Amino acid sequence: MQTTKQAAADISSNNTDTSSKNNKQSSTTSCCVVHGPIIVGAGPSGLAVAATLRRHGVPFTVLERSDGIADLWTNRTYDRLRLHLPKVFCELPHVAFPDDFPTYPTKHDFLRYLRSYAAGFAVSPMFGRAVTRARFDAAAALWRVTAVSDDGAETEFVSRWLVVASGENAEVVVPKVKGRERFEGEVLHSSEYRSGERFKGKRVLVVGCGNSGMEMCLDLCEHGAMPFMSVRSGVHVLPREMFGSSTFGIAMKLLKWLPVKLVDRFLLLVASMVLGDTEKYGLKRPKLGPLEIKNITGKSPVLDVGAWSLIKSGNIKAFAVTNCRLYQKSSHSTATGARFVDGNEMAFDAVIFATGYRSNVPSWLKDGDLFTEDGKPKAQHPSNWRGPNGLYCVGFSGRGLLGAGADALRAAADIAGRWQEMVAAAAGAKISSV
Ligand SMILES: Cc1cc2nc3c(=O)[nH]c(=O)nc-3n(C[C@H](O)[C@H](O)[C@H](O)COP(=O)(O)OP(=O)(O)OC[C@H]3O[C@@H](n4cnc5c(N)ncnc54)[C@H](O)[C@@H]3O)c2cc1C
Ligand SMILES: NC(=O)C1=CN([C@@H]2O[C@H](COP(=O)(O)OP(=O)(O)OC[C@H]3O[C@@H](n4cnc5c(N)ncnc54)[C@H](OP(=O)(O)O)[C@@H]3O)[C@@H](O)[C@H]2O)C=CC1
Ligand SMILES: O=C(O)C(=O)Cc1c[nH]c2ccccc12
Repeated sequence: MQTTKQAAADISSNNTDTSSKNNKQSSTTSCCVVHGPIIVGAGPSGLAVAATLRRHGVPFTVLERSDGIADLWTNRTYDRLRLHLPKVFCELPHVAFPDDFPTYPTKHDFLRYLRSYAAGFAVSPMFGRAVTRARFDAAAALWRVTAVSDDGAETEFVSRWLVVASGENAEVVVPKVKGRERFEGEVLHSSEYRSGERFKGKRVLVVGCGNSGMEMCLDLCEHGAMPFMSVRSGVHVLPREMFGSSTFGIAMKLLKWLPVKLVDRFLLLVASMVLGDTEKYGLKRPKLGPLEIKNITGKSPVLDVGAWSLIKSGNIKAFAVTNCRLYQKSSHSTATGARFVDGNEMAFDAVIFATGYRSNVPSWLKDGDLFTEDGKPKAQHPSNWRGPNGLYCVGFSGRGLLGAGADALRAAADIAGRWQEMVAAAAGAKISSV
């Protein structure tokens, strides 16, 4: 793996202009004009677009804030995590998963695949480069992208094209809860949870009932802890498999022939036959169906990997109240817990926020009109991958790895077309000047 310094040196030596003479920022900011697009993020989306550009013969520069590829999967996920869609729906473009991988690869399998994918396409991101600002310089028709390295040094990377691949899950969402500062029990976000081992015998409040909240409750139970799951607006729980096939695979096949509302009705019918009435156990179903709500809001249905039977048996207690104040009984007592808006009070040793993630794009992308204030694309899939002035986004269609791969193919093909035009124009200019 290249060090940041080596990668920076390679880029400097490959490129046309590494001077800082046009740099209008602080004198400590160096400037680097790069060939080909700048890609922000070395997760699955960034790697997929880089690999596809490599196949088109287009050079690129990948800027990644962490010290390795796929930071989410490497550093921000729990131990027992597996892909919850079958592997055929999670492959990146051009490379299938190995035959000996299970249908639902573990996160370690997936990381092995990603490392080999990056190596196979010679993708060497510049690590420890957090992008803090990107703006379009209309006079020069160039993107100016500022990245800060771990030692605080700023570099401005300049290119005609910018690919946003920083992910829908770049930052954690943690609600403000009263009393948190006084609560002496452990408080963490699901991205910091690894396993239930150290919660053995403890009463744990899990806030949120998405795939993370549900699977952490299962994991806590399996490690002898007592999880309590608070549910805000409800969720669709679906069995991961139906009739011996994956629910996702069946849904994809049906969607080729039937409208989404009808497919949703079918999924909900089978779910009620297999799981029973989830509302009876504190898990209200949203009004919109599971696929429709995913399409419209991005909210994922829970694909059950075992938590549901523990909710039914009462080992995981789900309840539909969320607003609470955490408490520390008094200075003489170590009892900790939560007091809910309905007046109920419960003792908890720890609180885990499984309250999801958000994009960080609005904090650094200053132009382009491609994203909303929430950091989501303004346009609906599949028209959301390209903005004006050479701006692209990959992995923001709310369609997981499959959607990221499709975006990557489109963005890379479009950039390759423009790159070739530019190369041909430059060659023409050279010939005419001879
Ligand atoms: C727990 C969990 C499980 C999931 N399981 C599945 C699944 O089974 N199947 C599926 O299809 N999808 C799944 N997803 C959805 C997930 O979004 C994709 O799997 C995938 O990680 C998306 O890839 P990405 O590259 O778009 O984003 P990410 O994986 O988040 O990668 C983005 C990269 O950009 C970097 N970055 C962010 N901001 C900056 C910045 N300002 N400057 C520089 N670098 C930056 C990050 O460090 C990161 O490495 C899961 C998500 C989570 C949270
Ligand atoms: N491969 C796999 O098995 C896994 C995949 N994933 C994927 O990762 C992504 C993120 O999942 P996840 O981490 O579960 O996050 P989600 O965004 O899917 O779920 C967040 C949960 O927290 C609740 N919540 C958010 N804010 C608050 C608040 N202020 N007060 C109370 N409740 C709140 C939400 O409720 P509400 O609905 O009311 O907003 C929701 O129940 C999803 O795409 C998911 O499918 C996650 C884990 C495992
Ligand atoms: O893990 C996720 O939430 C994903 O984005 C994968 C995914 C894409 N489309 C879906 C439809 C139903 C369930 C999961 C997904």
